[in-house]
Amino acid sequence: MAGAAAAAAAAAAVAVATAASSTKVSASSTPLLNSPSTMSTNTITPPISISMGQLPWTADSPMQIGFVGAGRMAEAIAMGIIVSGKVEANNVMASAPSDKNLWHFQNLGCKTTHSNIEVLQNCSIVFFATKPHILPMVLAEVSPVVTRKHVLVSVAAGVSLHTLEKLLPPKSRVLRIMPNLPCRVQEGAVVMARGRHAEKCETDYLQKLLSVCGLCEEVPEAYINIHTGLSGSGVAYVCMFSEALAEGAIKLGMPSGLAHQIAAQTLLGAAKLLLQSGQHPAQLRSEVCTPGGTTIYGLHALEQGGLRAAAMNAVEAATRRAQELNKQ
Ligand SMILES: NC(=O)C1=CN([C@@H]2O[C@H](COP(=O)(O)OP(=O)(O)OC[C@H]3O[C@@H](n4cnc5c(N)ncnc54)[C@H](O)[C@@H]3O)[C@@H](O)[C@H]2O)C=CC1
Ligand SMILES: O=C(O)[C@@H]1CCC=N1
Repeated sequence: MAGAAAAAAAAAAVAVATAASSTKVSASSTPLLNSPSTMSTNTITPPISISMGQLPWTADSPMQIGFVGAGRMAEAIAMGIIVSGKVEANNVMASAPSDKNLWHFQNLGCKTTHSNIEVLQNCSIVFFATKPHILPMVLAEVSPVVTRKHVLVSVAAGVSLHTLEKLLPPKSRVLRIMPNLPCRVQEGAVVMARGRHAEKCETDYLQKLLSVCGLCEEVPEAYINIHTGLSGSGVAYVCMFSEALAEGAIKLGMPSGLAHQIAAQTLLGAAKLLLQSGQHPAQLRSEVCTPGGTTIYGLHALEQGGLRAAAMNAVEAATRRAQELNKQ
């Protein structure tokens, strides 16, 4: 409901701002398509140092990274760390019950298996990336082979550190992260919190590893569900907004491919401006807004459509849902 209102408001805003522009200036050509790519500027860096603190890895015996669950989020993290050059693909192993998802990992050059136990037996750091409701079953299955050498990282929405620790052997080293799908292109936003038996060197290591996937911060656990509502799920809200912007333009006659490309580039450009300038969004917004010009007409349409309340409600609803998932 909230998303639909926001989408309708976005489409309406394009139509209104376009109508305003057509009364003031003639339509321009499409220079955006010729602008240089503004995709990730991350550069390839040397393989990650693995001789940290008390972690049991040495330069001679590279750390093996495992994924239990080989779906979209696991693949996104694996892509992020492998494509960055930080981790070699043959040091990564993924498991899933069927071949359906494993071919993504095989294409990356990773080892794959149908056995979750085999991942634990071969890897020191293991990401658990199954759906939350499957996780208790998976943790019960692997618990007999979990040792103190393992660093166990849950990606599951909602599942608290307390729950994870209850489901694993005593004193297991557990961390909880919430990533988002843009980790796949090294523009993710990841937060992490550590359990009672994980130490600072483990969060430092994980932060170093995952920072190639984008922003990566250690936070109090209470922020993890909020981050889920804001960013884990937020990627979908932004896609809906992008779709709605494009549909506003399509309604007015722009070809679909061009409209979607421009809408996505507009989001990317605005995000980059926000991050690089450090300005408050309201400040940047006001720089776009000419008095009596097009933008204020579009913004008025968005306000009438309840975009701001819809977006706030979306973050809150998804956060509450993450909280509920822990109780199921
Ligand atoms: N998709 C997203 O954007 C995000 C997802 N997450 C979290 O990541 C986790 C995975 O989500 P997705 O990748 O979207 O799901 P998905 O459905 O794409 O992947 C789940 C994977 O788990 C595997 N699986 C199922 N049963 C299993 C078992 N018994 N043992 C081992 N693997 C098993 C499936 O075969 C599949 O490969 C979820 O807990 C979700 O909350 C977190 C942030 C963002
Ligand atoms: O929708 C979900 O439950 C997962 C968690 C955040 C993004 N996708």
